[in-house]
Amino acid sequence: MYSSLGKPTNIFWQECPVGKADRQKLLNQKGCVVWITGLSGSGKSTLACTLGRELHNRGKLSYILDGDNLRHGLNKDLGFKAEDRTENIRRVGEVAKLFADAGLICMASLISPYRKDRDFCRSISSDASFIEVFMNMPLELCEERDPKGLYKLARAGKIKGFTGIDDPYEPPLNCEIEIRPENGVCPSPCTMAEQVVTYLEEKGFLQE
Ligand SMILES: Nc1ncnc2c1ncn2[C@@H]1O[C@H](COP(=O)(O)OS(=O)(=O)O)[C@@H](OP(=O)(O)O)[C@H]1O
Ligand SMILES: Nc1ncnc2c1ncn2[C@@H]1O[C@H](COP(=O)(O)OP(=O)(O)O)[C@@H](O)[C@H]1O
Repeated sequence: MYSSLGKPTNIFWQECPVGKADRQKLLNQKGCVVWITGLSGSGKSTLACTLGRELHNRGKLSYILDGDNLRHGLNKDLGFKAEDRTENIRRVGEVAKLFADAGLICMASLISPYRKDRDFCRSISSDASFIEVFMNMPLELCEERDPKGLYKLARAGKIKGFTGIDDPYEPPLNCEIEIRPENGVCPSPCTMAEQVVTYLEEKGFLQE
């Protein structure tokens, strides 16, 4: 059966005998979403990988949902126009929510340039377990790094709609963690990861 909007009806929620609380007890941690947003080249993947290693060393189970990687599979039908980015973020937000429900510390590392899309992901998670991390790095630094040569191509007009060049990036207004240069120097990957670990520790995510 389908509704007038073409959506299926007669769908019910199936409860399962083992819940999030049981899984968290098993893992001795609390499931959450660490949503890392920022320009291309701002260090999202570097932070996610360093944080993932640190959590692993501490015996904590985590998983990285990386925008670039997901575009090889789950999101391979999507491009970079606004509605595709929105759908990209929506899907990853839903997957991240499932991982957090599984009890994992789920890092989502995507540019996620539009505030409303990030806010949607927050709205479907329980508020306290959605941790938005803003990689507040200047465009000049990201462009100087340009590890994939994409800024160069965008400046040459060979890529259209590149975030920060001719497509917008809307910085968070109320993120939990902001990572930015101190006295013009970007913190090391370990220092960035430590900042997030400290937050997770203080908020009690690293124990059941
Ligand atoms: N037009 C355009 N704009 C921005 N980025 C582009 C574009 N085309 C390709 N790329 C590469 O795709 C990576 C970003 O993918 P995301 O899924 O994170 O993007 S988004 O959240 O949907 O905006 C991004 O990876 P990162 O550099 O790791 O951020 C780029 O390598
Ligand atoms: N804290 C840092 N200090 C020095 N170099 C960094 C730091 N974070 C990232 N980088 C470098 O900057 C480049 C872009 O980082 P990356 O993590 O791929 O960014 P993003 O995932 O946001 O595109 C890489 O070459 C990486 O080694």
